[in-house]
Amino acid sequence: MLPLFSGNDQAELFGAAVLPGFASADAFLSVAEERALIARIDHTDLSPFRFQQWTGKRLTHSYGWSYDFENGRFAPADPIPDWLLPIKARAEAFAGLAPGELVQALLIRYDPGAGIGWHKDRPVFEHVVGISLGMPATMRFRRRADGAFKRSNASLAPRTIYHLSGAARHAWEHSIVEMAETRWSITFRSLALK
Ligand SMILES: O=C(O)CCC(=O)C(=O)O
Ligand SMILES: [Fe+2]
Repeated sequence: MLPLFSGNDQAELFGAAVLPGFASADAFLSVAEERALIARIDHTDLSPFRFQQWTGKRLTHSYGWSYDFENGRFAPADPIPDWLLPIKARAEAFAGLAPGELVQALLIRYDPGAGIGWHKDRPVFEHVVGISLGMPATMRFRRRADGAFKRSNASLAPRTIYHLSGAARHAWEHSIVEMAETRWSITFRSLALK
C-alpha cells in the first residue's frame, strides 16, 4: 500500500490543493479483492436513492445504521455482513481507529451518469472511510470563504482508500462528478456520540 498524500504532503508531491483532514492511499485492495467486492455489491439488494419525487441513478444499501444524507433519516439497519468485516478492520487500521469503531457501512453503485451532489455527511457520524472501486473518480471539495468557494479535488483511482476527518469532514462539502462508467464505493462511518 503506497501512501499517496495526507495533509500538506499532497502539495509537496503533486502541487495540488491541500485539504486538511483528507488522507488517502492507493492499492488498498488487490485487483482480485476489488473484483470480489464488486460481485458482492452487485449481488446485494440495492435500492435507488430517492429524494422527494426524484429517483437517482445511484443505488445503495446501508448496514449498521441507515444513512441518507438528504432526508436525514437515521435508523438501525441490518448488521454489517461477514464478507465486509475484514475490509472494515483494515479500514479502521488505515484510519487509525480502534477495532469496532466503524459501525456503519454504505454500499453504492454509481451507474453511468450517476454521481453524488454537494453535501456533508450527517452529523450523527464522525469519521468517514471510503473505498473506491471501478471507474476512476474525482471527489470535489468546496468550502465557502469570504463570499466565494474555496475548492479542492482528490483523484480516487480504483482500489484507493480515503479518510475524511477534521476540516475535510466538517468544514468542507464534497461531491462526486458523474462518471461515464460504473463506479462502486464502500464507505464506513463511526458514530459522533458514543
Ligand atoms: O462514493 C463515495 O466514495 C462517497 C459517497 C458519499 O459521499 C456519501 O455517501 O456520503
Ligand atoms: Fe459523503
